[in-house]
Amino acid sequence: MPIIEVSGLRKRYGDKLAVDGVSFSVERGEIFGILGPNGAGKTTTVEILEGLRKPDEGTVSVLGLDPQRDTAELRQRLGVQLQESELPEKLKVREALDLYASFYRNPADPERLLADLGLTDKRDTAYKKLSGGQKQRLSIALALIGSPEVAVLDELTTGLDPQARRDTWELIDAIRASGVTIVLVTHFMEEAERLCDRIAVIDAGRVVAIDSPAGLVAGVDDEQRIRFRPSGAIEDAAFTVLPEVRHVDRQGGQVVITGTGNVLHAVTSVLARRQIIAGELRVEQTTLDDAFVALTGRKLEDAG
Ligand SMILES: Nc1ncnc2c1ncn2[C@@H]1O[C@H](COP(=O)(O)OP(=O)(O)OP(=O)(O)O)[C@@H](O)[C@H]1O
Repeated sequence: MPIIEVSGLRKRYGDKLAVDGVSFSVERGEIFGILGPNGAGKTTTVEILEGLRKPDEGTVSVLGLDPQRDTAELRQRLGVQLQESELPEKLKVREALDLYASFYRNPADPERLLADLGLTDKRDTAYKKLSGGQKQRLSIALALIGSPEVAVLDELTTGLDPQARRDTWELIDAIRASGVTIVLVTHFMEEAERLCDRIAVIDAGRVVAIDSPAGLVAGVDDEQRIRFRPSGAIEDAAFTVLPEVRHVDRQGGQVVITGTGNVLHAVTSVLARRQIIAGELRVEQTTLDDAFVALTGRKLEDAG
């Protein structure tokens, strides 16, 4: 039985349809990603799950509760990550945890959370003195202080440097291992690929695909990209006549060929016949980025 079920969700702001018929379900124990460009409707969708916004249409069930009707009960069992700078500047780390712990009937042990999140030596530090990564770890700690069954993490690593981002990813793995179901809102492809069991790709208020990262990639056709630096001159037509080849491009001294099926064998056979060596040969597989382009017709970073 899914822990979250969303069906036919619609939400309009004035004449802007922000969420346009979104449906998905989340299983207990998984990390479920909601991936999409800015303005796709991700935040609106999770705010509806949290009971913060009322949908115009559709049904939502979280832990068997109706977020609009059972808001108080849901708040006890659902952890939500605060957006940055929603805490008073002078509040100390441990004080923030104690304050939030007081809202819950079954709070986690604050010292244990501080230790798990690497914040023990910051327990008496004021919020404003924390680094970006530390603030963000505190916001995760606050999302977990009520011992929630489900945690919603929105733009988890936005603004963090690559190392802090990787540290955070390890942390999320550990949180999932402790049995918390996680809904992760992100517009970072790499983050979605690294962490999520399944991803709903959202574009312009609609779910365009739901699958595992590998499933999304496999859903795109089996196009491959081959790059090499030929040791001698060879014309594009030598490749474009091959049935496996779709497209030939030149980038500096490199030839870039896209194609399907056994395109690598076809291309290297042509080169061998001409006694041309393919220097710096690389074959690029389809990535989640490519899958996103195939699903939405644009690149994630250009979208929105
Ligand atoms: N309170 C609001 N009033 C009017 N329009 C809104 C409101 N909140 C969001 N929108 C609009 O609804 C659309 C979806 O916004 P939403 O914040 O859900 O998207 P998002 O995918 O979370 O994007 P982001 O990553 O930028 O937060 C956007 O076009 C946004 O401008």
